[in-house]
Amino acid sequence: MNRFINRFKSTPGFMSFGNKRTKHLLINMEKPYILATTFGLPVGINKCFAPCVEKHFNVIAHETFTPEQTSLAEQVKAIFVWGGAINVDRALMQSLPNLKAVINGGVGVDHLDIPMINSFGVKVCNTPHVVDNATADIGMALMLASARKIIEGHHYSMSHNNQAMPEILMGTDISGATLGIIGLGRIGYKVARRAHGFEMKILYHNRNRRKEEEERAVGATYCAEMEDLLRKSDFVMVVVNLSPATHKLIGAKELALMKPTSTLINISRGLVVDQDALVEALQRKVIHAAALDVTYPEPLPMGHPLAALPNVIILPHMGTHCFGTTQLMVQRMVTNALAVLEGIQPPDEIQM
Ligand SMILES: O=C(O)[C@H](O)CO
Repeated sequence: MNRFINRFKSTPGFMSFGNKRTKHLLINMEKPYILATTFGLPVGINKCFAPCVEKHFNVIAHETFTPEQTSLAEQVKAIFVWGGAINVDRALMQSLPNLKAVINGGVGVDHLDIPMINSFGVKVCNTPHVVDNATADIGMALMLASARKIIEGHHYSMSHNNQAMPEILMGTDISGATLGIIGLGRIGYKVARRAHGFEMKILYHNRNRRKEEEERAVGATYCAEMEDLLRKSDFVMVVVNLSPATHKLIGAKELALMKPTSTLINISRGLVVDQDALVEALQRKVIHAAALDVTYPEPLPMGHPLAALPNVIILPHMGTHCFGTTQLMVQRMVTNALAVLEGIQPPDEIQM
């Protein structure tokens, strides 16, 4: 325990401790403890994370925490988790007897076993709404960058090449092209609004529900069959949650239906697309290009065949990764955690 305390003595804002003589912690005993990933994260999230969270909680860094630190473990009331950064498994749950909430930064909770967590009497919350704009923006950015050869253009400029513009920089028009959105939920709808502004034709497919009001607002056409959307779209953007029903939703069969000139954009979860099938489709020019914010695993290992392909853009799952959005996510995490600890219904509890 002492070694653990010393580790944090010089970490401003995390835990400050008394001198050896008093041996008393100078942390605010009123504040509940949370376990959170902190040090491993890029400075951007730490900046957004620290002030807002520390106002209300004492933060125990997951990176240095072990369940054997039982007196500390007993104090943990909530876990703040970003993606799969903390493996919230049964063993961790068993080691935290006073845990009340697992709060996920982001909307996708496919990395959490919610029934198992709930079976410990622990609530799970996420941060919907606040991620919608930034995630839709990254979808548009990927589509535009791929269509208009932004990455290639940058490399060409940096090579100070004076030759005539090479063919590789010849892009595809966005205005007038057809965008097929698979999953017109909150984020999908934000994508549709942006695409409407870019004068695209919009198709969408939802497994569960046609959205007539949204359709009218952006002039979108519903495709009852996903296959119909795949056949007709120049750009296919995947915006569904990962669930057993959407696991490898886009495989060899679906890719074969797409136009040879089309581009697949994935801003949902890597596992919604069969990556081996995608590599093959790109190698055989079944489709023209892919632009991915998400892969499996993340990050992709060095030398992965996807990375070697032309016409592929891969981002490190950065859909929500901007200051304003991250700050809003963190505030929402705090709001949810405080509600659970105060015994009131949190705004974003995920009910199974
Ligand atoms: O799920 C989300 O909201 C984003 O992918 C961030 O994890």
